[in-house]
Amino acid sequence: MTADTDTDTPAAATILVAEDDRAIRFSLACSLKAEGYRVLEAGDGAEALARIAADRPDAVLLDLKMPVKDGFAVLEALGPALAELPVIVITAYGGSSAAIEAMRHGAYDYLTKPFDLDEVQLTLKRALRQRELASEVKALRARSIGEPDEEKEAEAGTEPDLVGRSPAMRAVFKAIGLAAATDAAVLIVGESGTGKELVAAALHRHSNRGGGPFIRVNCGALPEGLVESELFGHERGAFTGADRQKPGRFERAAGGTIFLDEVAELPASAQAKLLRVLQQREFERVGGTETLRSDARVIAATHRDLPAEVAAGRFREDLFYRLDVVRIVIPPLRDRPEDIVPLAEHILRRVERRHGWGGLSLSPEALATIKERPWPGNVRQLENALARAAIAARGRPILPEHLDAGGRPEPALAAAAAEPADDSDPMPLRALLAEVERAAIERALRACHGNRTKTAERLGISRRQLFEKIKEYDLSP
Ligand SMILES: Nc1ncnc2c1ncn2[C@@H]1O[C@H](COP(=O)(O)OP(=O)(O)OP(=O)(O)O)[C@@H](O)[C@H]1O
Repeated sequence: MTADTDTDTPAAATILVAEDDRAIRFSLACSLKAEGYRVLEAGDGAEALARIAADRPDAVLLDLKMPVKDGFAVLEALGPALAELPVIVITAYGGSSAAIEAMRHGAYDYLTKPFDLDEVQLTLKRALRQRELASEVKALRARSIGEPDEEKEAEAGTEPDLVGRSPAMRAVFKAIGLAAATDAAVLIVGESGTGKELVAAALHRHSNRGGGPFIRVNCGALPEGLVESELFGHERGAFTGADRQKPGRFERAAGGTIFLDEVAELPASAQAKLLRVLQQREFERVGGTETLRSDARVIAATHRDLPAEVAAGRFREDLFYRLDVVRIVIPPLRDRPEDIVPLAEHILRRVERRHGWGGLSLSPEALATIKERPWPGNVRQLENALARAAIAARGRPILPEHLDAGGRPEPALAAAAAEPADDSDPMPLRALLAEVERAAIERALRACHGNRTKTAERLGISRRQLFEKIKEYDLSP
């Protein structure tokens, strides 16, 4: 070993620990000192800013929830200075919003509580290395700092959080935060039910288009003859039945985001038109001559291997490259077993909220079972299994056999409905009815191959009612 910079710990580095919880601050400070760092401490956000200005630390560990000024306010106040000062944010364990927002505000990385001190050390080392590199690059280029970030604070926290503690999901949260700060096209790749739509929605919400529309198009569910008119709109008389002009989804997504789900299913002619929108931002309505411009941000998703689709000649290569500017890969649930338990907890709380229920829980045996299963249908399958198990368990802790009610819901529902309720076990009638309704709609949609007009007829409800139910029960294909 030669100079300091070659050792594992850049020994002279000064680290600011900004954390209001004394115990955590103390343990962090001790562990950092033991590694040879110089440590500064701050108990709130204002003090943190003052110490940064006065003592110029090399890196900051920043708790998000602090009195006087919280972590976001500190990140905002630092603004462009974050290009040279790595800030590692500490968030409470749980959802993704805080992590995504922290990354969007320019944090270098984030750690969730309860954190592991080794993880802190590793992240810090990486941050300090990157800082060194950044200052070398800066010295080489001798360029000035960029324009201040004028993005508005996005409204976070109203929509469901993305749950995940696995390294893979943490990487996804980071990628969302980074992509949210740009307008680049994003391609989300993952098996069915892994959360691609949720990721797209989070990306939109955290971007500076969060106040604009988020328009989802399921490219696989649109009949081939209607794809172009759905995406780009049509003029009156463009085809039989086009009795008035209709704006397409690109027009409706103005100022916001268009999410092209199952993009690999787009027919060739629509692929060509989409390419033009991505290249030139221009398109025409079907049957129209006026050229319209679109400023919508494009996020696409697929469960297919898109390069293989390109190789097979089914997907345009030039379009693939236009969509694949930023790629976010969501691994299947079986490859991130650490996420199963937090997801199950999150899903049970959601089932409780949805049905006005309380106290749902998993027995230790059921917990072991869900951890073991491969969940080929990913989070959606876990969600369905738990929703049905909750009904079948009728207020008692969920047992493994309740989970097996998940394959076909009807018998479990029938059993749950037939069994007399006792006093300690109140009948979840609303939930039961909702589940029966959901199963009936799902069955009818399947029988009608997704055709909503036929499904509505078969169920004896209006198309509008059907749309509302599909939305309520998240049944869109
Ligand atoms: N990380 C997560 N945290 C919380 N809920 C999740 C997560 N991932 C998926 N879900 C839930 O699982 C269900 C399926 O997610 P979503 O519809 O986003 O998947 P998808 O990948 O778009 O599926 P498909 O390819 O079939 O359209 C949704 O109800 C969603 O809320």
